[in-house]
Amino acid sequence: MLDRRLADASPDEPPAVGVSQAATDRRAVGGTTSLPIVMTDVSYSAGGRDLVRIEGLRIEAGEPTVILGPNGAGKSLTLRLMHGLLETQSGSVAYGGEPMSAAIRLRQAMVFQRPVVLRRSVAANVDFALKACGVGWRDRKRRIADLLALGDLADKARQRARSLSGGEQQRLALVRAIACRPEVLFLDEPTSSLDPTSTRKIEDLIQGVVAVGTKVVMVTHDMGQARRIAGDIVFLSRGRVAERSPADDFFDRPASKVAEAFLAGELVE
Ligand SMILES: Nc1ncnc2c1ncn2[C@@H]1O[C@H](COP(=O)(O)OP(=O)(O)OP(=O)(O)O)[C@@H](O)[C@H]1O
Repeated sequence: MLDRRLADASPDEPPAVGVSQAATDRRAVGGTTSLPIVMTDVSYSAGGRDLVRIEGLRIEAGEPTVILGPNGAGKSLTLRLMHGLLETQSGSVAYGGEPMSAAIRLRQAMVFQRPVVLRRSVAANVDFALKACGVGWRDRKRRIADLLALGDLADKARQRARSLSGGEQQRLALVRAIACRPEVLFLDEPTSSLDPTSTRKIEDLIQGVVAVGTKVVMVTHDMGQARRIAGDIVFLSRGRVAERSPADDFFDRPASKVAEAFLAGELVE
């Protein structure tokens, strides 16, 4: 049911806007694709510190990629570099073999740890996204209803978005981000401050997005969540990729000492 509603709610016709104002319009961008995303010799430093240094990292279509690692390992920076929110200081990020462009940007969306909602009603938040991506007024009403139902927010359509609970705001941010089915959805700790029930609702939404073919790249500290969602794991330590493995391998027999220690609950950097 969720899959069908997602497919209905994420048309292949007009475009959408995500929380980062990224949008998707499959017609407008023609054959352009965001995938694979390939980071080559990417580095980022600030305050005289070398924060991220990624020699090579390839993100393919398919099951979600989850980025794990201790606090300060560079997970959020890496996600932002991958999404093009941060410019690399050296090296390159390619999307389907091409550099970042307006067309590529239209195919990606991102949801942040702290939900970003506009100072207007819940329905108007979704409407804003749909309008910005060119959905005609005839379709918007139906699409808003579909998306709010997906986010379990149908009864809150007229409520001010900023009066929603944290979990509800995050669901609103997520349905807005997927309004027009981005090819790639970046999620930066989307459930970090949510209780198990809200976390479950967000995970159901994520699974629905995955089921309709969106590539999810997610940062989380929740190991249970990583096990439930990940197809593969990128484990970062001190701004470097310490390990890249299928999720089952990573959790059952991590290849690196640092990941093994991390999974054992030891303090690692
Ligand atoms: N603009 C900046 N200037 C200086 N240092 C920065 C800047 N942005 C990030 N950092 C530092 O870079 C490191 C990596 O930050 P990042 O947010 O990517 O870590 P993270 O792995 O996501 O951590 P956490 O799990 O705690 O969220 C941290 O030590 C952080 O303080």
